Amino acid sequence: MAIDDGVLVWGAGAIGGTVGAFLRRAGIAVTFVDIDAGHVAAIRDGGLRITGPVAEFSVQAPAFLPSELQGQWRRIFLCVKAHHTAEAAEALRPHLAADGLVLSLQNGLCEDIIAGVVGAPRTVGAFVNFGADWMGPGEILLGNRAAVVLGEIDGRMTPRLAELHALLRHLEPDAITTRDIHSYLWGKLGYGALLFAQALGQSGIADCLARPELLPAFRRLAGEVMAVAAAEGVRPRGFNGFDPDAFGPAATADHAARSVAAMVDFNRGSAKTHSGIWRDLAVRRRRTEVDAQVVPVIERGARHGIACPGLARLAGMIHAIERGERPLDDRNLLELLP
Ligand SMILES: NC(=O)C1=CN([C@@H]2O[C@H](COP(=O)(O)OP(=O)(O)OC[C@H]3O[C@@H](n4cnc5c(N)ncnc54)[C@H](OP(=O)(O)O)[C@@H]3O)[C@@H](O)[C@H]2O)C=CC1
Ligand SMILES: CC(C)(CO)C(=O)C(=O)O
Repeated sequence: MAIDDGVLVWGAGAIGGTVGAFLRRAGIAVTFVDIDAGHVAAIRDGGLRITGPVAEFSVQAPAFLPSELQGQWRRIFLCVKAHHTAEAAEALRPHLAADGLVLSLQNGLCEDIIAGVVGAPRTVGAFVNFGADWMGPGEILLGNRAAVVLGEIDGRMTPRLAELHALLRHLEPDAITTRDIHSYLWGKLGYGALLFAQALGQSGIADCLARPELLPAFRRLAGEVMAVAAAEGVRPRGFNGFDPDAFGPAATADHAARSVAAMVDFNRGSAKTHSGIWRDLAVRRRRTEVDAQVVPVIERGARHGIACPGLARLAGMIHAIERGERPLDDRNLLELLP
């Protein structure tokens, strides 16, 4: 079977669509796969459009439903929500060359799941913090520029990592590589806990983080993630205002407040006002990634004897909203106070 040396983007939504469009604009052969038939048809018929303050352009690229796809690729970028990782990894496996790789462009600890399906040697990790929204079939809003970090899961600096880095720099010129991708993924889990809290209400990310009465809740949530990360032997890294040390056991309230203020400043500059989690609940009306991002931290904490009551409360409230038993309301966040 002929092997395609371009990039297969599996999950052409906010993140996959953005990355794929920038690579396509740079002349890379990009193929999109998505389970949303309307989105696939729109890309086929009219191309994929990027809007927003960072860039406005359209690209033409082949797009397929998983059942229609034929061929094998050396590079597959997996960009589905974390809870769809296992099924997507199974579906893409026949299309991955024996010497190919799957790059996870996701939140959560998806690299472990992917490695379980395609093998650790064919898995590469990434952390992305730019904000993008799927607006409708064939259209994605890119809200801002932000940290992009790539790393082999075993920390080696390899030629294929350098190639991926060069590709991702078509989207984010300041993208970097790391020997410790897990430190960024856990940092994002800490920040992500604050984004799940934002999704309980109606205020956007910046306005939510700017509520001074919620600082103890933010310290509690991010602090629990940092404690579990430490028990896992990971030292989380900071990015775009999130300072993991500000939520460590010895951190003062002032230190945390400075990091929260920096996150407020950063998010004020984004045209993506609300988290993807909030969009899942309020706009897309579907389940969130809570079981793939918050619950695994609680479970890992329990294995280390670390209780995470704030995260447990948060997960319970997100579940209640998913079931339609609790409305989105800014007052929900007060229940996260210690
Ligand atoms: N959006 C953002 O700003 C950011 C997102 N992330 C992370 O990136 C990851 C992707 O999120 P995002 O791009 O926002 O999500 P989206 O829902 O916008 O995109 C995912 C796309 O994949 C499709 N899909 C679902 N299952 C499969 C499957 N088995 N095979 C092929 N396609 C599938 C979805 O279809 P359908 O909608 O029908 O399910 C959707 O079109 C998540 O882990 C998220 O947390 C990280 C940083 C920022
Ligand atoms: C808010 C954002 C874009 C991180 O900055 C995110 O990760 C999300 O929406 O889930």
